[in-house]
Amino acid sequence: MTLLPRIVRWVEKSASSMYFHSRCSANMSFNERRLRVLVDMDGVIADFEGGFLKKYKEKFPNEPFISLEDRRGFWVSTQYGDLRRDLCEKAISIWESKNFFLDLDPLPGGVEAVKEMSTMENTDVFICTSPIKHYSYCPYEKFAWVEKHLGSEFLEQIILTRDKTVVTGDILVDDKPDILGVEPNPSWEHVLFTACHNKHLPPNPSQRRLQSWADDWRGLLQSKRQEHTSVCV
Ligand SMILES: Cc1cn([C@H]2C[C@H](O)[C@@H](COP(=O)(O)O)O2)c(=O)[nH]c1=O
Ligand SMILES: [Mg+2]
Repeated sequence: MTLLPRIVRWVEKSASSMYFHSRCSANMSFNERRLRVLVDMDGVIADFEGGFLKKYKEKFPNEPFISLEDRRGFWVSTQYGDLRRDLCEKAISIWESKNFFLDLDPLPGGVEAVKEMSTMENTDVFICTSPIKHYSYCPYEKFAWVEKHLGSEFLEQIILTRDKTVVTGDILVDDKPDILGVEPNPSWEHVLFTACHNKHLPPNPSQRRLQSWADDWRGLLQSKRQEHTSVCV
């Protein structure tokens, strides 16, 4: 390497190191590290299960159904398929239909919580959601839902991904018990959001839960923030 690029790199490194130390020593609590919260959509802020059951009963009034009380396991399609083989396809036809995702009702307190956390100091909130592979309506409707319920400014905050493990964040609030993908060690802590399909799972001491948006989500964010703070004091 010639001398000039090496000097430039040295100056850049020194400058960023001085900036880091000045922030640290000027404010010993070092609360400036921003907290990045990823909030899932279906089953966390949008009522996928309720919306599914309503439309399924309307479309197939003479077929058996599974009440929300009896839901077990993340995949609706699997439980319907276990009930009777052809019901798997019938279930899938519901969320592949136009307006399914757009018509979902917000889950109680979810929209308010997301709006409030987005106003918190040093906090970035993203809606992190997986679209279905049948893409005719779902991706569009997820954006439209966010605009309708959270406002157009939240369109900047949407992450659509089939693999949440590659997304960087501090916390992921999600109702899916096992979130797997190509990254074996995701950066986020998965906080399990209680839903009809996961509430019967045995308590897992290594996984925190939010029972609902009436639960202490502010305390959860605060405890995560303190994990950061302790790194630099
Ligand atoms: C229950 C269930 C869901 N899906 C689809 C519907 C959504 O697009 C995703 C779940 O997204 P999230 O970001 O993890 O909330 O999965 C499905 O294809 N089959 C099902 O049974
Ligand atoms: Mg979900």
